[in-house]
Amino acid sequence: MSKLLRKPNKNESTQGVTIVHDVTTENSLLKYVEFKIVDLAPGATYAEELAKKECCIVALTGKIHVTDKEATFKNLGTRESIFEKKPTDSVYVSNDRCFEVEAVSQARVALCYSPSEKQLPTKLIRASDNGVEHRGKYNNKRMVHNILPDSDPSANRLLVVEVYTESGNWSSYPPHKHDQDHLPQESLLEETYYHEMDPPQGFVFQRIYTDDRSIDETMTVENGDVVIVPGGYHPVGVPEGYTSYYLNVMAGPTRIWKFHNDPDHAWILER
Ligand SMILES: O=C[C@H](O)[C@@H](O)[C@H](O)CC(=O)O
Repeated sequence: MSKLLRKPNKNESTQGVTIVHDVTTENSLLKYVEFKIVDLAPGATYAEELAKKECCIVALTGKIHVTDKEATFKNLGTRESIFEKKPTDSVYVSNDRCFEVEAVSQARVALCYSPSEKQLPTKLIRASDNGVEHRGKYNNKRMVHNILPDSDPSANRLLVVEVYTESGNWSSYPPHKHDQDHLPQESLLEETYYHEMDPPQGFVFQRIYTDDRSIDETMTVENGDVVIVPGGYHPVGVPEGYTSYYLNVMAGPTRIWKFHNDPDHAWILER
């Protein structure tokens, strides 16, 4: 199996707290992005000290309380299923702070991390703060919820978006990459994808490839999988009948999303 594909690996760390994914700079090719998926039973709590990292806590499903021991945000989360297709609540917590998540109901939480040195204020990112974008046409249509876009100065390095791609459509397409620290032409952003499918037995194909094909992996990605994108183009194709969801975390030396389309396929945008 590709080193870029991670299947769910459930590990009950404490009573009612199950770590489903734990992508770190130690166990992956990434330097700027770390990522966790945590399932919490009602009443269970998950806490962390952040040191020199910032974290965006995304209430994927269920209701949670979040505190950084100074501010407390109660009853966050807007959906029981990701496929209700509405934005959700998130909280940004900066470096040298701690946080605690308490589940009000059964909850799944995404923890999105990147290195951070300059402490910024903790920020509640309400569902209503998410910019909603409808991108593309023909069979390249997708809906994007911008949770922490580069236009929002609340974070030092983190970029967080979630993307819905309907049956028979492609997203992260035409293929683009952001793996060169070469602004203004292109920014270097590592990326993770956390995928879900509706109905859940579905799959998508995701190809990760570079111009020189030193990386060229096409993966069958299933519900709950994580794909790691250290670099290269990263298109996603969704089979007929299924809806794809993915949560993207991006981070790199500069917090700008400046991508470069694969010239072989950029003509798609001219139709
Ligand atoms: O680089 C960003 C990721 O590939 C996705 O967020 C992608 O941009 C979503 C899309 O517009 O298809």
